Amino acid sequence: MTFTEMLEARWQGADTLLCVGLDPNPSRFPAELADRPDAILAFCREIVDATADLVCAFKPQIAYFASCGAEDQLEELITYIHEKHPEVPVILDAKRGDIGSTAEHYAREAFERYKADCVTLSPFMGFDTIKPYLAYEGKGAFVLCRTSNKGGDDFQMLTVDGERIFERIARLASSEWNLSGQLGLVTGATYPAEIASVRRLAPTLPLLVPGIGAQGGDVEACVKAGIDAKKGGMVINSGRAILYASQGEDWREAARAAAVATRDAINAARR
Ligand SMILES: O=C(O)c1cc(=O)[nH]c(=O)n1[C@@H]1O[C@H](COP(=O)(O)O)[C@@H](O)[C@H]1O
Repeated sequence: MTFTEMLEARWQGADTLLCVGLDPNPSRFPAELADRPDAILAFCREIVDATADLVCAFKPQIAYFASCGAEDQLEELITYIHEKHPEVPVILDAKRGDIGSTAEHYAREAFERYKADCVTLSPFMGFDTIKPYLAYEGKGAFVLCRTSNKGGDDFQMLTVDGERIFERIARLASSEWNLSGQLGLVTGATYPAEIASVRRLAPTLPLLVPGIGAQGGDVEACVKAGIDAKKGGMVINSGRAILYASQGEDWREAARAAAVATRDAINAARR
């Protein structure tokens, strides 16, 4: 199955648009994991098992692993997800962007080393930096469009030739850049009006929407703005609010309860 087909099956078959962001921060882990050399892998595996039936995707953020020298644990985690929960796609959040010859290696890293189903990319350097990822048939790529952070205003909201930069990105990603239907767009939950603009320009593209939970985005507003004609089309990410719902002995149950509540709030707005 392609990445897009996997998402479709989760949106409709499993009735969920929730993505759990795997951003493991050892300083926030429960005490029981403190002395384990494989704490990052152990923590993420437990979170994955506690939430897999509730999600349309998992999104590990590579920096949380690389900053601890734990790339091997990231590899093992993705292998584990594919083996234990093969129906749930993995989005490697790496936000890569570099000249084509280097991008070929980033693409190999994401799809061959880590075996991710999808990757996040920055479009700042232009289409020739996106193209190498499209050589991987069936894989997906989410292109940053209107990000959730305040500083996104610095460039993304500038008007050039009558349209804002994020609108240009949305238009290109849904037309001439989307050579084989592998692209999606990242639009932060903190800016629902811009999610609506992106949806108008890209009616059928999957949208990766981070910024609910810890960043305070409004679930109902972002779902209403971004839902597609089939009441799907969104991968709504929450990381910290689920991962660290409790640091006590009940951390697995608390993470699951937070994920259930988030999925249900999304579905209530989706109907
Ligand atoms: O590409 C992303 O995932 C991303 C884009 C964006 O605009 N804003 C954003 O927060 N993210 C990522 O989404 C996650 C948000 O995590 P929480 O704020 O803990 O839910 C982090 O891994 C960020 O790196």
